[in-house]
Amino acid sequence: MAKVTIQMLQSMKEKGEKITMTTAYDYSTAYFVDKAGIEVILVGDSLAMTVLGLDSTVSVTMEQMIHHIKPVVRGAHDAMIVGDMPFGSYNQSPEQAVYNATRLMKEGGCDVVKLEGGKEVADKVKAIVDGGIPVMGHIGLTPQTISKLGGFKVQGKTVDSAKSLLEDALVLQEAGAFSLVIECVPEELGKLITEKVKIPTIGIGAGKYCDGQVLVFHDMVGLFEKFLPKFVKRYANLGEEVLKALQEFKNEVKEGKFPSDEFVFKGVYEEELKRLY
Ligand SMILES: Nc1nc(=O)c2c([nH]1)NC[C@@H]1CN(c3ccc(C(=O)N[C@@H](CCC(=O)O)C(=O)O)cc3)CN21
Ligand SMILES: CC(C)C(=O)C(=O)O
Ligand SMILES: [Mg+2]
Repeated sequence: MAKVTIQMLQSMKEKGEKITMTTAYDYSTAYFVDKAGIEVILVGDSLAMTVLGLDSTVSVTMEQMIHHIKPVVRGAHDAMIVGDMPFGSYNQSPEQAVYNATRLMKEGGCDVVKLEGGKEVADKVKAIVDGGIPVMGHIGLTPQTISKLGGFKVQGKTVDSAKSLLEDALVLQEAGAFSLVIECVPEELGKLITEKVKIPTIGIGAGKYCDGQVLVFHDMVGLFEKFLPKFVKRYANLGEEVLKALQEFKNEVKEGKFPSDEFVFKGVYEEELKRLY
């Protein structure tokens, strides 16, 4: 695979080839996600939950995002790297949005940025794109505004809210977004938005008709147990595997089985050493 570009993702939509994206927050995870041929890696602000143990993404800072984007860039060869803009880094003004998107790209090294919201962020999206940085939109359940939404709930369940989300998608496309994440909406709405916009949609809990799918790495491999959204499929149970390995290590050390001979360096001077006692 060659380096994934926004043009490649656009042509995948046009050909009906599905796009895949997962999160990664460190070098070794990015290495494996890239090796698997996943096209897009999101350094998500979900690192609040998966890496930092917080209950929401709201307090994540620019410094924390840059800190995690850097090793992901080192671990990935071909995948497109998306830097998630943290809450408060783009809401104030188009100038603030351009400033912080530029920091994620220059200091972190990501290829593109993502930010949450619809019509209310269109001016920020346009400013960042005009500044030379591609933007992925993110609509539906927008975890950074959880206080307004009243919880991690499915969005667009009424006709009015569905209509408003479709308008958001069209406005973001018009503002220059190259792709859209659609989170936690009924499948029919994921389908409608995907058909109405020309840019690729990447769904999480938005059904099978989106142009691509994204999952949080820790969720899909079973390394996160605090909550399990309905849309998460566990493709591995690494949590169980890791727990087994740790318990075995502990037991073997306690029983004196580890380290056995094969894991030990032996000197040739045993007899001489004995004389030192
Ligand atoms: N580990 C992890 N996975 C994620 O998918 C994720 C994060 N963290 N952090 C940021 C946001 C928060 N997300 C969430 C969190 C919980 C639900 C959830 O439990 N939703 C209910 C919907 C209830 C309803 O409205 O019917 C569910 O049952 O799926 C959804 C998305 C998605 N993002
Ligand atoms: C859930 C995805 C889309 C995200 O924004 C994140 O992981 O931060
Ligand atoms: Mg996010």
